[in-house]
Amino acid sequence: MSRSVKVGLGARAYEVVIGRGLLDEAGARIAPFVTRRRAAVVSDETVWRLHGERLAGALERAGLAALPVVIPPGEQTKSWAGLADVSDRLLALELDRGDLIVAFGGGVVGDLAGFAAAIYKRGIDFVQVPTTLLAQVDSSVGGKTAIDTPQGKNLIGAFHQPRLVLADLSVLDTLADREMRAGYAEVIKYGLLGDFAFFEQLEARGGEVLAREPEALAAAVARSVEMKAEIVAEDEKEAGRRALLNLGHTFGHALEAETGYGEALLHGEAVGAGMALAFRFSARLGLCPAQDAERASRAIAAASLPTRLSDVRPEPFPADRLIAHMGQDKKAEGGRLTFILARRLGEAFVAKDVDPGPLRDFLLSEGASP
Ligand SMILES: NC(=O)c1ccc[n+]([C@@H]2O[C@H](COP(=O)([O-])OP(=O)(O)OC[C@H]3O[C@@H](n4cnc5c(N)ncnc54)[C@H](O)[C@@H]3O)[C@@H](O)[C@H]2O)c1
Ligand SMILES: O=C(O)C(=O)C[C@@H](O)[C@H](O)[C@H](O)COP(=O)(O)O
Ligand SMILES: [Zn+2]
Repeated sequence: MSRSVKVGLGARAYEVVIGRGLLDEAGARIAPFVTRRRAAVVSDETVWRLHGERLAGALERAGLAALPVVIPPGEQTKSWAGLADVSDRLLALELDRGDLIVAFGGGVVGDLAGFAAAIYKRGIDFVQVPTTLLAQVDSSVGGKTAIDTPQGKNLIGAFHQPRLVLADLSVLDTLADREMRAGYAEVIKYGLLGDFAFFEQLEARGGEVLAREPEALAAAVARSVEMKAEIVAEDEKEAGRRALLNLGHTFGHALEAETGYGEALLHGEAVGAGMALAFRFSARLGLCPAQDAERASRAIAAASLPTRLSDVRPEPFPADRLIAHMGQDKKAEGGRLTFILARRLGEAFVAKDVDPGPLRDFLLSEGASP
């Protein structure tokens, strides 16, 4: 059984289909979006080795040629060099606007292939086939595509919506536990930012989601996608409410930049720590009850995600370096910092013009070095 969530964007609306076994139906589901019967499948080596045959077979059964563009796994490929490599290989395939790109992998592949699709011949259609929990609940939906640069995370990119998202829950069977936990951070995010009842369900049944119990997993993915679809449909280009999806990311992206975008700290782990910090910062500013901040932290820690700077690494992060990274955040305006802060569990809000003084004091109180 599959469920479908619509991202209501008028002429660019699309469905996110969630269910087990969708990979085997991918050809029939994707074919209506390809006029020239060719699909370039951008994937990473791990995903392609584990699941490539299944996807390619399904595409071929529907009469589509599957042209693999396989890249090394890991955040490092979401870079200028990675973008050049993928673009060159798409050009070598002589892909044209009647063809399609399929982003088959986690958020790294989705963001990179999606950005390549946005700029290749000034824009070509693409479909997301997300294979990590994080990609299924978050990155495959909403059209944010980007690469990282030495200056910061996702600083070069474009909004480019997919034509379809196929989230096959069965591919998560092969995902490492650490990657499940990282993806789960973005799941808790939805509860924390806007749905207290969902947060309470995750407190009670989060372990079942992490253990991939089919019903709990399907329900958590579906609720996450519903929330993201609703927010994106209202504010596609982050003029306002969409920024709530950035809860934990101003802190999190700074930690990712400081740790060098890699295995040391996965994006979802950074978001886990970032959300705990955002709640404690809100409490310190008197905006949110301290017990809500503690409860948010407990729920994040229950998934063995970091909630403190010292959980990320033992040596202190220099406060001023973290604040400098935050200045590169896309929500910052004219050097003034914007944060997503909390009023309570299930209610986040956009706080513009956050004073760096109290922020620095807060980071020092959290163990950052002067
Ligand atoms: N565009 C957005 O809205 C958005 C939202 C959230 C995160 N992101 C981005 O997503 C990226 C993180 O994505 P991610 O956490 O999916 O990481 P990822 O794409 O690096 O995948 C994690 C690891 O899991 C492996 N993998 C993927 N699917 C697998 C499977 N089914 N079985 C076994 N191994 C599998 C990959 O090879 C990789 O080693 C970050 O760059 C982040 O900035 C983007
Ligand atoms: O879709 C969004 O909007 C999000 O903010 C989702 C985030 O989880 C994601 O990590 C996103 O890439 C961060 O956005 P950015 O604009 O800060 O790069
Ligand atoms: Zn994120």
